[in-house]
Order: sequence, then C-alpha cells, then structure tokens
Amino acid sequence: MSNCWNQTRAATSLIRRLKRSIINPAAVARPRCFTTAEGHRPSLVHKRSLDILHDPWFNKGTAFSMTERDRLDLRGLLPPNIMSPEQQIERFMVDLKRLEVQARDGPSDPNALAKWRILNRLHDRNETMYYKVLIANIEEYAPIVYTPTVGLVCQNYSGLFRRPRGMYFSAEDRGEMMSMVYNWPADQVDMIVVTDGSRILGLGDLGVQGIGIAIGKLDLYVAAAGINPQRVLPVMIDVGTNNEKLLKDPLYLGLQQHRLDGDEYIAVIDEFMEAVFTRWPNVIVQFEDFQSKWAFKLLQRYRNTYRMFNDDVQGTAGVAIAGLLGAVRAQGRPMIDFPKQKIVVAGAGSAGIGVLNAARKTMARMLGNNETAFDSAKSQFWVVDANGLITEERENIDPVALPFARKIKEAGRQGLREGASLVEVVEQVKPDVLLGLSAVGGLFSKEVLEALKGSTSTRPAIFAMSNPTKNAECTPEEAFSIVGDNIIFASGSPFRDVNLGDGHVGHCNQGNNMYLFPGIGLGTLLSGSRIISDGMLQAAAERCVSFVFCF
Ligand SMILES: NC(=O)c1ccc[n+]([C@@H]2O[C@H](COP(=O)([O-])OP(=O)(O)OC[C@H]3O[C@@H](n4cnc5c(N)ncnc54)[C@H](O)[C@@H]3O)[C@@H](O)[C@H]2O)c1
Ligand SMILES: O=C(O)C[C@H](O)C(=O)O
Ligand SMILES: [Mg+2]
Repeated sequence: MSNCWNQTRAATSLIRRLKRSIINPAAVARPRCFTTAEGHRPSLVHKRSLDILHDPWFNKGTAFSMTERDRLDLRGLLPPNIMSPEQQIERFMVDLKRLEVQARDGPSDPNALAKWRILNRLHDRNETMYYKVLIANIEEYAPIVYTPTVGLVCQNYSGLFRRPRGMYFSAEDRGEMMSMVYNWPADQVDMIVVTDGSRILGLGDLGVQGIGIAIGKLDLYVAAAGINPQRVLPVMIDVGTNNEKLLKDPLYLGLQQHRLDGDEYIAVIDEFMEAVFTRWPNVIVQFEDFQSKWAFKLLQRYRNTYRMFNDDVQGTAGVAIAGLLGAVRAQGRPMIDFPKQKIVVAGAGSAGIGVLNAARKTMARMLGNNETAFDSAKSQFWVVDANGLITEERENIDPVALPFARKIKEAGRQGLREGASLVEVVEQVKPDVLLGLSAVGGLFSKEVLEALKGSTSTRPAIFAMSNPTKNAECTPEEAFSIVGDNIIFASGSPFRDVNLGDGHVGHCNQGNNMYLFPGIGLGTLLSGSRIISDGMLQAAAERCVSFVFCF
C-alpha cells in the first residue's frame, strides 16, 4: 500500500552505510586487483583472462583500467577505450530506453519481456552493473524483474532459459542433497528464496519454471535491502508438476512426472532444509509460492527450528495490515478504530488466511489482548472462497479457515447462509474493506462493486491484491468508476493512477509483499535472531505502516 521506494531506499542506504562490512556488495569479496567504487577493501581473485570476463561476479567489461588489464591478463581482450562505470551504464541505457520510444512501461507494457531479456543478459555478464541499474531505476524496473513481468517469464521459462541461475534440487536427487549443496560456489549464503513452483502468483502450477519467482524476489533483496548479491541463492525444488500442458511439452525443463505428495514430498523438503542449514547454518530461507496445502504445514514444521518464513503467508499479512491501518487513517479515523472495521475477504488460501490471522491478532491487541478480545475480533471478518461464504456448516472445512467460519445463526440474522455469493455478502455486510486474494481476475464484478456502494464507510477500501495484472480482482478504473471517487484503492500488481477529471486523480496504491520481505530478511540477518517470530513480523508490519500513504 505504498509508493514509498524513496523512503525505503533512504532507510536501507543508512543501514547499508552502518553495516557496510556485512552487506555492501561493493565492499565485500572484491578481488585484490580491483579498485572498488570507494577505493578500499581489496580481495583476492584467482581467475585470469577470459575466465574473468565470463564471470558476472567479477566482470567489469570495458571499465577495467589499464593496470587491471595488465595484472589480470586482459590486455587485448577488450576494446581499447576505457569506460567509466557511468559511461557503461549510459551506453546500456540507450539500448534499454529504445524500447520505450514506442510504448511507455506500465502494467500492460508490450515491451516488458524484451526489457526483461536485456536486463537478464546484463545480469548474466556483469552483476555489479546490473544492480546499479536496478537500484537507480527501481520504480521503473521492479515491474520488469519482479511482478507482473516475472509471471510471464515463469510461464515461458523453458524457452527463455539460457544460463542457469540458482540451484535445482529434484525428486531424483534424494539422498544426494547434502553433497550437492557444496556445488554452489559461495562459501557464505545469507538469503535463499525457495519455491516448488506449485502456485506461482495466480498462474497455478508452473513446475520447474517457477524458479523465476525466486530470482525476482532475490533481486529485490539486493536492490532494496542491500544484501550482497554473491550471498543470495534462488532455489527450485522440483518434485514434478501437475500441469498437464507442461507434462506433455517435450521442451519443458523440469521432471516430467506428477508431483510427489505426502511423506515422500516432506522427505524431499526435509532433506533440502537439512542440507542448506548444514552448509550455511546462518542462512535465512524464504518459502515462496508453495500451494496453500503445503505452505502452512511446512511453516509449522520448520519455523521453530530453522531461520525461515513464508512470504505469502507472513509477508503478505504484514503488508496487508499496514494497508488496513493506513486505510483507517485515510478515512480520517484514529487507528484504534481498526477493530470496528468490517472486512470481507475473498480467498481463503495461504495469503487470505495469513492476512486474516494477522488482522485478528492486531485487532485483539487493540481490544485488550485477552481471550474475549481475540474472540470478538474474528466477528469482523466474512470470508468467501470458491464455494461462497464460509460458515460452520461447511463440509470438510480446511482447519486453517475454521476460526473464520461464521456461526450459522449469526449469518442467518444477516440474511446470509453457507455458500452465499460474494455479491450477497457485500450487500448484506456493507463492509468497510473488500480484500481480494483469490487469484480470480475480475472477481470484483460490476455487481460486487455496485453492492459496495452500500458500504457504511465514507471511504470504502478495495484491495485487489491478486497477481499478476490480469488476475487482479478489479482494475482501479472499474473501482473508481463504479464505487466512486472517494474509495481507497490498492492492487498487488502495479496499475497507473486514474484520471478522474477536473484535475482529480484516483490513486492506485500498491499492496505487495515486496514492501516487507526484504526488510524481514535484512532485519533477521542483522539481529542474528535464530528464528523469525510473530513478534518480529508484527514489528515489521508496524514499521511498514509508518511508510504508508493511502490516498
Ligand atoms: N499482493 C501480494 O502481496 C500477494 C501476496 C501473496 C499472494 N498474492 C496473490 O493472491 C492470490 C492467492 O494466493 P494464495 O496463495 O492464497 O492462493 P490459493 O490458491 O491458496 O488460494 C486462493 C483462494 O481463492 C479462493 N477462490 C477461488 N475462486 C474464488 C471465487 N470465485 N471467489 C472467492 N474466492 C475464490 C480459493 O477457494 C482459495 O481459497 C494469488 O493471485 C497471489 O498472486 C498476492
Ligand atoms: O510475488 C508477488 O508479487 C507477491 C506474492 O508473493 C504473490 O505470490 O503474488
Ligand atoms: Mg508469492
């Protein structure tokens, strides 16, 4: 819910300066013969000649000085004119900016994939320059290296794959992971983002191609939290895929078998966790885009033993809390009014339930933090999934959704029943907030938005948080035109602000866990905490609120 990259950058650059030796890529592991930007901290490089030019961690391309060229056996391997890093970037940006002549970037940027390719090639040959470009233009290129373009990249990954990035552990590697983990060249890894590709954004099971999401998340760890790019590791755990199209595609790069399940599945993830924490005991592992069925189970299984968290469950929750509190403020009410908000949530998966749990805890704290407070907080939520309103009458209810099932009598008094449709629920409840984490594009239809006009709030909030762009529950244009100019709007993927006429702007805030997960990782790294506790996540969410401007 924030357009606050500037503040985030200012904060992280401050931390970076304070903790330079830990997290500044320029200051760590630089080869002895290189001159760093600050001109200090030499470090050893054993490579010579073309091996250096082909190593993205050390390659400086045309920016190698004459002395460096002599020392590293590079003389004659590069054009003679030595470029400054600034000139190199200028030359690169000419190439990239050419794509913006015909089309400005944005949610439906037709050149997004072409831009991703150009940036990815730079990432492959010169990491330092890649991150300089990304950090300097983060607002512009986050939607390219991250959501929404990363979704398209994952969908097409088998075709786009050129050079490997990160590690792949597959079901075929059972029994081997403890030794495989030593194939990674870095002796220190601070951050791993791991996925099993089972629920990539709102795009479903993309199997091995889901590694793109781990790469995109780690790009933000480097660009927004200043983590050393040599100490990040994207990981794909390939236990197969249930995506029939991929299973039939001869060019698909992953295991062509159905997903492992049950104990077999857990055994693979257990082996992976043991292997990475044996080699890098201080690493932090972010679980990303695991289908809900496993997201909660794995979080409970590991969270008290390993330094890990689940971004979709816990990162999203923190950002949503920041947005929900920001909305209360934008309604002109004191934050303490948060427990009075009526919230309809569409989607009861890893993200929806994560948000509900955190919102309930936050409300309960505001109400006195006792059993009664905890109980009365849950009465503020109405949860609708693919089968409609969730009540205690629901058969085979998912245990994680059970605490939010409405009592059937209570629902009846409101004119609602088990399985009531989203329109009916919005009509009857008249919520202050309508929040979507359903992965269903267009779910907030004209009828649903019309119903929200009856909200008891002067400024109803609509959070269409599903990704990527086409999966958003509604667009800001639809929300402003149907519900009215006064709404508070946020989306998971970036949209442009809406021109409301007469010089008025309908602001589209962004509600994406990218505003939190880099801070969760950085905070854990710097604090040295052995686990990532609820208290830490709550503190992170509260910090995030202070950066939020909900228009
Ligand atoms: N903005 C963010 O930071 C952020 C963070 C995490 C997830 N997400 C997005 O949230 C979406 C859901 O993620 P998830 O992990 O919870 O997925 P999931 O598949 O586990 O859950 C989806 C939920 O939506 C429900 N649903 C399906 N059709 C529905 C309908 N017609 N009406 C109401 N509910 C319906 C399903 O029953 C299920 O409960 C994805 O698009 C993902 O990209 C966004
Ligand atoms: O990846 C994102 O953009 C947010 C979130 O983690 C998601 O799964 O949609
Ligand atoms: Mg995710």
